[in-house]
Amino acid sequence: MSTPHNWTTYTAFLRTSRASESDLKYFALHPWLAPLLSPGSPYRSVPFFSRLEKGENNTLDRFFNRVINTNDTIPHAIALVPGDEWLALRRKELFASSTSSPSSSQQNVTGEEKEQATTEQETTQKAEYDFILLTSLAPSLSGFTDTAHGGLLSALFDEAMGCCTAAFRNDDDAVQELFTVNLNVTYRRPVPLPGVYAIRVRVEKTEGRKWWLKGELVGGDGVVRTSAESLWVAARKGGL
Ligand SMILES: CCCCCCCC/C=C\CCCCCCCC(=O)SCCNC(=O)CCNC(=O)[C@H](O)C(C)(C)COP(=O)(O)OP(=O)(O)OC[C@H]1O[C@@H](n2cnc3c(N)ncnc32)[C@H](O)[C@@H]1OP(=O)(O)O
Repeated sequence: MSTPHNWTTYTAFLRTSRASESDLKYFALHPWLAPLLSPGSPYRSVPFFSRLEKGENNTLDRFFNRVINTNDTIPHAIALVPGDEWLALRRKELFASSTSSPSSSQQNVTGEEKEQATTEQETTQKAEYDFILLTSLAPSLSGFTDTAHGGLLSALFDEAMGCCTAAFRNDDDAVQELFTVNLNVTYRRPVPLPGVYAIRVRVEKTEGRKWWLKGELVGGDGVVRTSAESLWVAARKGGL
């Protein structure tokens, strides 16, 4: 077991963490990732939270931080997240008409605020996705020969989408924890192993406690090999 990561909230973790040099070096070897990793990218590289060791007595994320955190399963994974300003704009878009707004100050965006947001948008780096997972997939993740197991791909979408929703929750817990209630995965093309892939996800809309997300998995050839749609529901206030 590696040393447990010292984190308080997910938002604070995103703000203060940086992906490891070895992971960054590894992904930088793949030229198709350069636009995402270069200094001009709208994304910051952070560790993939689910991979972090949470401690011997904390069973959060064991599947991701132990079982598939090995050289012959997932040797490298990092997350790319948009900057704080972009996330703030996305919050306004997503929660303007929703009762699930992360904070009361983000409800009922006025015309004036919308105008201001548009101006901000022009000066803020546009991020097409709310969360991107870069991952290497090694040979022991196979179902069919040299091909990623479909269940593993579902798990990757689920986890990436979970991290994506977590970034929109505020530290004050105004939105309760979110759970996947439906995940619909479309396997369009095989995903060859070993390989390096990007899983890019986005919140499409929210309505009350319900959040809809979409995602795609692509490799260096840009072909969308797998896509997914999901519905997440925030726990009722006061717990499940
Ligand atoms: C210690 C600190 C930790 C901090 C962590 C920091 C950050 C972490 C960052 C990153 C990690 C995240 C990574 C996680 C990734 C993994 C996620 C998973 O795999 S989750 C496991 C699988 N999912 C479950 O086990 C849910 C099981 N389901 C439930 O427990 C319940 O369904 C629950 C609590 C989610 C909702 O139950 P209700 O009773 O509160 O709500 P109702 O009334 O049933 O539904 C609410 C609305 O949703 C619709 N709905 C519910 N299920 C639906 C479905 N399947 N299809 C369509 N609509 C559905 C309903 O029709 C209703 O809609 P109407 O309000 O009437 O409009």
